[in-house]
Amino acid sequence: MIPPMDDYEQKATPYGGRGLFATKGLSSGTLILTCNEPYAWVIYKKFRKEVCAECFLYVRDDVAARESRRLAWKIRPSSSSGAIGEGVWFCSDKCRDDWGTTGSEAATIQRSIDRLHSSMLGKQGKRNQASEAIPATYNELDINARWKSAESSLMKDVLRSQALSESELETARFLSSAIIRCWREEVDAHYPQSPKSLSKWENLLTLQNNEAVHLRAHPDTLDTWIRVYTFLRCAVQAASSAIPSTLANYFDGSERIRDVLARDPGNVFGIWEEGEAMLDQNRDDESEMLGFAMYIDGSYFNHSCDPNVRKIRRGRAMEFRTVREIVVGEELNINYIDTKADWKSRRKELVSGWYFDCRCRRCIDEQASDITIDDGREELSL
Ligand SMILES: C[S@@+](CC[C@H](N)C(=O)[O-])C[C@H]1O[C@@H](n2cnc3c(N)ncnc32)[C@H](O)[C@@H]1O
Repeated sequence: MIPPMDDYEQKATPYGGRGLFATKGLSSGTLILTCNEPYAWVIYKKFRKEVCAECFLYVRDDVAARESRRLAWKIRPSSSSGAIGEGVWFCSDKCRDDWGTTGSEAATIQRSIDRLHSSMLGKQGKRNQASEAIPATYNELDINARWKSAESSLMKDVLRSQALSESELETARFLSSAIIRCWREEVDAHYPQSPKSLSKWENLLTLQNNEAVHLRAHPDTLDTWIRVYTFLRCAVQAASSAIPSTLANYFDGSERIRDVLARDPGNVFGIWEEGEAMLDQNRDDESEMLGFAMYIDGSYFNHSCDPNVRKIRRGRAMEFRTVREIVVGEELNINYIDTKADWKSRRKELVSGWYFDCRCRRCIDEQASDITIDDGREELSL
């Protein structure tokens, strides 16, 4: 395992919170960080049969599977894991065995989510009017009160409300993976075992909290978050006889869920298809997004429209490699978006999707030269 912070250090930037800076000169292609596994993740439902639940291998990225024209993985959990028929597939017996019983709580909750969702669809309920009361403006006290009252939501209210959308269901699955992981750390002092992962719940809490900035921009998201939480809480209650009671208790309060949601916007990575073509910078748009994941140690890289670090998914792991020579003291940046577009389009995408105005060198330079050209035109027309 590569110890993090060997080649770089975390420091405050003048423009965007903390960033990572090289502590020595680095040659192009240096592997500076490997996040062995995400803290929380979700593979989209439509890809469950095509992406191995343990190593995230996408069937279409596998040469042997491609040659044999295989379109889905066939291996299911073993009967001893108690998770037969729970919506998980594996690329190999080894992955199935590695997944073992640690995945069974996740699979049980996943099945309960699917069942509760089917019941809601069956009832064709109308959205609960009371839960639609959205604060017109951002008000922290109001928001706290809404989360508190959601903690006493009842199954009958959830069943009467409108079924969740596919993206809301994916958020529920993502949240359940984070809460299960947090529970596992607290009940098992040896978890996570090195070298599987370094990050813990306390590390997740150090990530930038984007709740206020997100809800100010999109106040209606609060309604969605609370609906997802009440739904997930009821799905876990419905599965309580099949999971440890200590785990079920983790979903009763809203605080941990809120902690994860506050860090979701701005700190998650897409789980993209990983073929050779995807190794080219800026090829994300041609790749299939199979789900999304939170890699805590990888979330301190700031964005640049001229990045010097590339992220590459290797199965469940995410690697970060320099793409050119880097001098000591230089900031290490990845790209959050496709950087081929002009600065105005990039700015629009970063402001609307990531809630920040990009202060990278390229944006500053391109913006300045556009303004200079505009000034010149004005002078000519006078
Ligand atoms: C994934 S976090 C990166 C780490 C973050 N700076 C921190 O202190 O936790 C993304 C956030 O960093 C800031 N950021 C990243 N790149 C930026 C850039 N090019 N210009 C301005 N702010 C940036 C924004 O606040 C953004 O929401």
